[in-house]
Amino acid sequence: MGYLRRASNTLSLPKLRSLSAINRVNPVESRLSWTQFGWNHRAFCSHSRQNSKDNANSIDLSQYPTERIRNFSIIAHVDHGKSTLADRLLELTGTIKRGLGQPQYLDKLQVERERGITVKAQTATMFYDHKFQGANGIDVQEPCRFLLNLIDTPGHVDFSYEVSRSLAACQGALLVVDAAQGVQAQTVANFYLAFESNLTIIPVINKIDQPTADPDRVKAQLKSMFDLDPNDALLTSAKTGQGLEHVLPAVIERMPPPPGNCNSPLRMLLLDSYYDEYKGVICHVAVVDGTLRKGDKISSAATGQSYEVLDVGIMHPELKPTGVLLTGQVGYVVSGMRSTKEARVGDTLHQSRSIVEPLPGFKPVKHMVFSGVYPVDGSDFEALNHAIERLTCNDASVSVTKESSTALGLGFRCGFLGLLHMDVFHQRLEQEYGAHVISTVPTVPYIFEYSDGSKVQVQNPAALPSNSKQRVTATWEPTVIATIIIPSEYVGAVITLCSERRGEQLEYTFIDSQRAFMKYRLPLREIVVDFYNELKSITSGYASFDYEDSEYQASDLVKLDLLLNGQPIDAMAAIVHNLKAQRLGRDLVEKLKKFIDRQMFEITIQAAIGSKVVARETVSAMRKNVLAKCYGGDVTRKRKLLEKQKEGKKRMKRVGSVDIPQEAFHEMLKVS
Ligand SMILES: Nc1nc2c(ncn2[C@@H]2O[C@H](COP(=O)(O)OP(=O)(O)OP(=O)(O)O)[C@@H](O)[C@H]2O)c(=O)[nH]1
Repeated sequence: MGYLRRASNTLSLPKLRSLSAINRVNPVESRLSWTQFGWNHRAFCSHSRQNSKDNANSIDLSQYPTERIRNFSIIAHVDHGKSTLADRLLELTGTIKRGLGQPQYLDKLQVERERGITVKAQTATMFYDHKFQGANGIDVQEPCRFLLNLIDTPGHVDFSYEVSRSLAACQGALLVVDAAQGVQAQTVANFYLAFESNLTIIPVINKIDQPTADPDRVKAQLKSMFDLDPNDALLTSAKTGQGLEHVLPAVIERMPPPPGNCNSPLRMLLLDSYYDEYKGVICHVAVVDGTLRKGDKISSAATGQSYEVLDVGIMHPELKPTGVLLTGQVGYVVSGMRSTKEARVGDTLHQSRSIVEPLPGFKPVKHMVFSGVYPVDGSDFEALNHAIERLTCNDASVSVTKESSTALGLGFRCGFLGLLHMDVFHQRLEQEYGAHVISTVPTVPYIFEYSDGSKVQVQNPAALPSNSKQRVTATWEPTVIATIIIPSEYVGAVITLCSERRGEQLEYTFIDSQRAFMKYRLPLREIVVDFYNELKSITSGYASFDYEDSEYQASDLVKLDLLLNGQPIDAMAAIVHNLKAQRLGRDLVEKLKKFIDRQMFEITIQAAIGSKVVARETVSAMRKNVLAKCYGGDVTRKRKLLEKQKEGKKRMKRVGSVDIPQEAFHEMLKVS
């Protein structure tokens, strides 16, 4: 791609100096020096001078021992400017060549660009010539070229699993905070993810160009909430470029190089994988110990399977073969893996002939939301199967099992990390694979205990027998710990919302004179549908919200069925709290009525808990004959109308003798 520039095109030093002349280097940056990293800079720099010219076609990674590598992530609340900052750093180092106003380079997916969010973490390798400075601001040595691996991460709560995976490959993180909005809920969540991973955290107060920017207030928040030294904060505008010249020097001087032993046998952590039409499975890896070379035989610690390394290189930012990856480096590997199922994220890859201690890996993915995914047209099942297989190759965090429904035919039950993740998955199925799907009401994984002492996790309400209430002895539902940050004037409204949603307040403090910080335990089900939208609307858009999963709590749950002329619509069944069942039943029945066309016979729509009907509506009968509209016996017109009617019918789903339009399934998702 045109963005790709050679490694030698790093920003020239004169330009860097002139930038820093405009905005003098932050004094804290020079406080830490290279000596803290304990490496022999003189020997290292003469080595660097000899070899520092990466020629146009190949990059010699042997010039970058761990001391000259920094692996860092950019973490932040949604929209605080991570991707914009990442792009500016890529431009600053000559890794990409682009003007302002273009789509973000690292947000590559169509869904990311349309929604303006990052859903997939992206890694890019940059090269940067750095001059260490003495306390008086004078350069103390020749520039040294560093290899920097930058990982841009998603901000939305649903993708925090991506963030925690990315952090495993890093030693430091830039914690970006919007200078006007200050610390928000995901700033808190991401800070703790980085803190618990023992990363060096550099606060970056971004968007200082905004008229409402108040960096001093943000500094005070960083101090009071995270005990971060206000003097350590960098002030930037990723939009105008102001302050950006301080970012990479701070990364190099304050963050430690990757640990690891280049003389130990190879161990690398599998960070991510995706499927490429031409190359097959491409794995992103971080080499923790040893060296990986093209032609090596490697094995997976998880499966024991062996592969030959066909290609190896770095993301610069496109794939750039280097033939080798050394200790501390992050890059890609193409081996003979046929499916991404073989590439288990968190797995340790090692030389086939050596025995190594596997790396800790990652926590298993926890699916928060489940929903059925069915083809709009039943005959497209195989095509949908293929599309889902392909997409899950690039998004291994979705779980998929086959299921069938009387209303919708053959389909899949998919587990997602959250509602946005589910939405993004559907959008990608449609955009990238042309699949048209109907999804069923999202549900969370409940636990039901039966009188014989057996416990089952219920991911599909339809799978629960309707008359099972007698046999159920106890039920549990998953909960989350939610963090909410709001301007103080909205505290009352938020407390009301959370108690309506069966929340229990755990913490209520103030970040500063204007902002309140609240923690609630909430049933996961209560936040799955529409909680965030409602929270935004009662706080005029000012609330920020994040959650982490917590334990199960005992609950009084029942299965709510929707019936058409006495026949249950399995795809619309829901598990709900007993106290809310009646109201929800009424809402669902009213909503469904709007979608059912009057037919030649009367249709009853009911909501029922077991055999007890809790809501009922009727669609009265009418005579409808499409052909009656045709006068004059025009045969072609008649035929055309019949064809049109047949096409329409194909898209309807039949329960008993009643047709339900597919939009009904979509719309029912919006009722909580
Ligand atoms: N005024 C101003 N706007 C900025 C600055 N940096 C980013 N933006 C804008 O803020 C919006 C969000 O920026 P992104 O870089 O997409 O934010 P993000 O944190 O990557 O967002 P997610 O990936 O969704 O978490 C975009 O419209 C940017 O143009 C800045 O320094 N100043």
